[in-house]
Amino acid sequence: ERAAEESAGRDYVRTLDEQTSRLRNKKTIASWDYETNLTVHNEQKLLQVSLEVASETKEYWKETMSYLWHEFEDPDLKRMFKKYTELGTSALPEDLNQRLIVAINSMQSTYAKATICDYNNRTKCDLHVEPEITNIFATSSDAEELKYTWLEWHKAAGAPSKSNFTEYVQMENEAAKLNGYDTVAEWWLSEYEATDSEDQFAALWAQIKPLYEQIHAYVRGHLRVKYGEEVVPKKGPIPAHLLGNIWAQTWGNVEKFTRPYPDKTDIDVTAALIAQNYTALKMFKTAEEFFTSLDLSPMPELFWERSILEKPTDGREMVCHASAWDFFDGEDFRIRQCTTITDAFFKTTHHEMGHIQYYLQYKDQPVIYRAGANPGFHEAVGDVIALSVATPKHLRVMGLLEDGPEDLESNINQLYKMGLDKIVFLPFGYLLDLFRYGVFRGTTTVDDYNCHFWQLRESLQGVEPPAPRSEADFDPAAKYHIAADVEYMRYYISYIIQFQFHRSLCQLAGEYAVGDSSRLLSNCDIYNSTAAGNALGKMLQLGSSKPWPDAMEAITGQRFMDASGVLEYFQPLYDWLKAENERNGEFVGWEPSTVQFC
Ligand SMILES: C=C(C[SeH])C(=O)N1CCC[C@H]1C(=O)O
Ligand SMILES: [Zn+2]
Repeated sequence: ERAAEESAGRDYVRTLDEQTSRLRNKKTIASWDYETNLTVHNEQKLLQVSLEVASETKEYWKETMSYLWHEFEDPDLKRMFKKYTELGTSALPEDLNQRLIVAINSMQSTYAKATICDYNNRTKCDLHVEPEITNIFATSSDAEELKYTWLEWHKAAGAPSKSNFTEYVQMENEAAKLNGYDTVAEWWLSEYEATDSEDQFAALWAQIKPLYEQIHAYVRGHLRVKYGEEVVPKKGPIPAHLLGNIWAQTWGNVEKFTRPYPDKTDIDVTAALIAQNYTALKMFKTAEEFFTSLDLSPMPELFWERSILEKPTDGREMVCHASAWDFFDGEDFRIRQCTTITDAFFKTTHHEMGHIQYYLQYKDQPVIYRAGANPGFHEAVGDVIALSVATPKHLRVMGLLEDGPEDLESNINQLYKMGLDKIVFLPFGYLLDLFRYGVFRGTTTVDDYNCHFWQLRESLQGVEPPAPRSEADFDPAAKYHIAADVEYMRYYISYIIQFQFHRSLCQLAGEYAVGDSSRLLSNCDIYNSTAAGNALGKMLQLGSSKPWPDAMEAITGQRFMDASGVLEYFQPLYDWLKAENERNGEFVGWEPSTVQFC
């Protein structure tokens, strides 16, 4: 009897997989059409398709629930059934699901359409976050211009979404309960398939914090020199508008005036890309060639036909935030990116193509397994490749950097530049969902959203707002992922595990060996290593068919996430920063902010 039920279950799940592929494809097309052209028509179409797909999905779910899958012998069939019993937001009654979809679409639209007036020309009021505001934060050293731009963006993109965010929290929490979770926080954490994920995340931060405090102290010291003690106090948090990024999440744009050894060769990839007439297409083709050098898959023809690699100039409003899309039909994979020719976008191009590579590698898995081993894995793939691309050795191979010394000073400069991207990001990557966990769990109420957000920014990141904030502001929604309902802990995890992956792939490529100072982890380039590529490809092919420790073990031999990769990679920089901060008498850490935000 049980065997018969199990074989019936196997046949059923095959049919369910075909239906799920069809439904997800339909939904993804409607989402793509809306996000790449934010018209009322496309929004209504997305709402209609979303509700149709939700109701069909619920019908299948009822049938799925009728199977006694807990008794099945086949662990793989059980895993598929377990995933299929998670109905998601389709569990909501149609009217509540409609309210949820409308709230999210409204926040997305507010964010994408938000514009501000130019500081130097108040009649020019068509500045979006991409590319105009991003460029201002990359190039301006005018503290007043940066402060104005920061305040205007947060007013235009954040505050208007406060009520929609509250509606979203209520609806999403209702869906969580219907899926058997206390709140959305536990639902999001379930993606990491462990009973102690929050403790694991906290333990990783404890490992990283000393390294972060050193780079924070060093950067604050240099910003104090540049902007003066009044603007950048010796022991306080760093004002968020001076760090080269509208969210202060990475600080690469302050590298040029804070680097340890200013007279050393400048690794300014942006200038080289422009000088060599790189186009968006050429950046993507260059990234593709790295993947194929590893014996991984090229981009399909359809990818080049259907992707949007530059901001359209037909005046349409669209979501510019870079993203990679799986249309769940095994053929259609796209990137949407408003590329500009910068070092940052060269990295993002590899990041997005890493998602597509993952889609390609697991496209023959059942649809239910077409996901990352955990969300952090999906964000790490492209970044692992970019770690090799960013080495002076590889930049020289590409002709983007002229020859120069391989001495300690150059290595410290290179590690510092990478640290402003990777070390700096970690507290931000961690705190964004610490904030949202608090909101979903009700420990942060609608009356203290902004206060709690800035308390986390101050305590974890050592950053403060450029001016007083109140609950009339809603600064979290000025960040894309909050407005778009995209979980964020995935990036924090990615920025840690990508160094574990990098270390193992470098060993496979013969580019690194423990303790061999002639082959530093930070100088490893896995380019052309089919040994590394095959190991990576095998892990990617698993998708989410196995618990992530199995996927982690497939590459690293370890079954746990730890920051040892990050710490080993940046050890020389950590030693240098500690000595430098002591030499300069810099205060390490920060005292509470004197800016009013609660
Ligand atoms: C590039 C993407 C699309 Se998945 C992104 O959102 N990232 C990549 C780095 C962190 C995060 C961000 O921009 O906040
Ligand atoms: Zn990503």
